[in-house]
Amino acid sequence: MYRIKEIFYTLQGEGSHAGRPAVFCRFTSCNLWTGRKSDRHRAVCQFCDTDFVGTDGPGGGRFETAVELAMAVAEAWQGLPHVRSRPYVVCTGGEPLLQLDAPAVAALHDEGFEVAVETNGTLPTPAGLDWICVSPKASAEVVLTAGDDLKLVYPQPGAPPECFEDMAFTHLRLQPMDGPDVAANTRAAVAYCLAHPQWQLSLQTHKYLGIA
Ligand SMILES: C[S@@+](CC[C@H](N)C(=O)[O-])C[C@H]1O[C@@H](n2cnc3c(N)ncnc32)[C@H](O)[C@@H]1O
Ligand SMILES: Nc1nc2[nH]cc(C(=O)O)c2c(=O)[nH]1
Ligand code: SF4
Ligand SMILES: [Mg+2]
Repeated sequence: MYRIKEIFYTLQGEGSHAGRPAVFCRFTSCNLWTGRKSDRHRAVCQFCDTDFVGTDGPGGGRFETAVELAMAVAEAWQGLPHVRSRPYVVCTGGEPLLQLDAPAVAALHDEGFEVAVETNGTLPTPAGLDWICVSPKASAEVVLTAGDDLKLVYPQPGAPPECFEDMAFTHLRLQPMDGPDVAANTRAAVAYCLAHPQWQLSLQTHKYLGIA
């Protein structure tokens, strides 16, 4: 059974695929925070910008099988068929790797999707993923040391960018930490990229656009 907070169609806002139409499939629960505001100060990950509690969002629910989940994702896709684009699903959360398994990835492939994941990197991946974005969190050991995007929220005391440069990721991205200091964090991220051009800026463009 898969517990899903919400399923929605929008543009990928972040990382190397920013601007790409995608279905977002948001899994409930995370291993680094309960999702309750009252617990945030004792969470491993304290800056989360997302509500991933429950199954009550648009398109959310409990899906008994991988095929039922993949059908719900396929229903959310609104793109017209074209030889130049494959339907794209971003599995996120919460922490999707608590639930996303090889049968779910296979069922999404059977529906014609390219399958991406946004993960905190603390759990192993199922077979078959087409795109892996790891976003490390200070104080949480990264076990996924290879992938496509390494997208570091910046700044994070205890997780400087240098720690991740030798891992086997194709792209290194710095994403300013949203919150009360977002303007200063954005300036700091720009300055870091200018001085260390192996890193490129990732903005959360959906927040600027006012879309989901
Ligand atoms: C909500 S998380 C869900 C996926 C997974 N648990 C993870 O942390 O990568 C999705 C993305 O949002 C990023 N994110 C969460 N809170 C943020 C914040 N306050 N500012 C910038 N990025 C944030 C995460 O680092 C991650 O890249
Ligand atoms: N548009 C949009 N792009 C995103 N990229 C990663 C997201 C996430 O919450 O994982 C996200 C999101 O919530 N919305
Ligand atoms: S690991 Fe991801 S989902 Fe979990 S609390 Fe942190 S940002 Fe949110
Ligand atoms: Mg988000």
